[in-house]
Amino acid sequence: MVNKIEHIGIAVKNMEDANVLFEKLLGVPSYKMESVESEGVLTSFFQTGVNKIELLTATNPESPIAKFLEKKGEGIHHIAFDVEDIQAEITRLKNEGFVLINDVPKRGADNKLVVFLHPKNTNGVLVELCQEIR
Ligand SMILES: CC[C@H](C(=O)O)C(=O)SCCNC(=O)CCNC(=O)[C@H](O)C(C)(C)COP(=O)(O)OP(=O)(O)OC[C@H]1O[C@@H](n2cnc3c(N)ncnc32)[C@H](O)[C@@H]1OP(=O)(O)O
Ligand SMILES: [Co+2]
Repeated sequence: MVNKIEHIGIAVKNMEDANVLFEKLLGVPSYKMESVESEGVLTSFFQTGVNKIELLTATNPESPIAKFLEKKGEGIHHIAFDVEDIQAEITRLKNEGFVLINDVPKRGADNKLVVFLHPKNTNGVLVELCQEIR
């Protein structure tokens, strides 16, 4: 079962400018910046109440974020959901016919294991599942 929204991922061109803008917008500073080499991204996290925003910028031209920015420009990139047991969710969603981009969980940012579902089977929304690494 999928729990709460873990974060909303937003692709940005310039992380420094985006951090300043989101701190003004949300009234709180970024609580963490973290590079995820395997994804070719630099992330910056904001939390207001239970809501988390993940700003993402590309750290190499092969990054999915670089391609997204090139093709679609800045904007909402993905919705991430929190799950208790990512392996169980992989099995359940596969049985439901969803297409997983990676069906082996990989290490994401903010101490999570993550998988992604292809937007072609989720009404055009890139969905990420996140399990806290305990
Ligand atoms: C893990 C670290 C961090 C975390 O939270 O811990 C992150 O969230 S990292 C986030 C960056 N990583 C990823 O996004 C990994 C999963 N994404 C992918 O594997 C690709 O981006 C993929 C497969 C979604 C698209 O890659 P592709 O090379 O196929 O790009 P195209 O431009 O050819 O897209 C094909 C098709 O998909 C549509 N598309 C692409 N990106 C998105 C998106 N973010 N949301 C919705 N739709 C998307 C694109 O428009 C194309 O559709 P079409 O109708 O064919 O034009
Ligand atoms: Co994410």
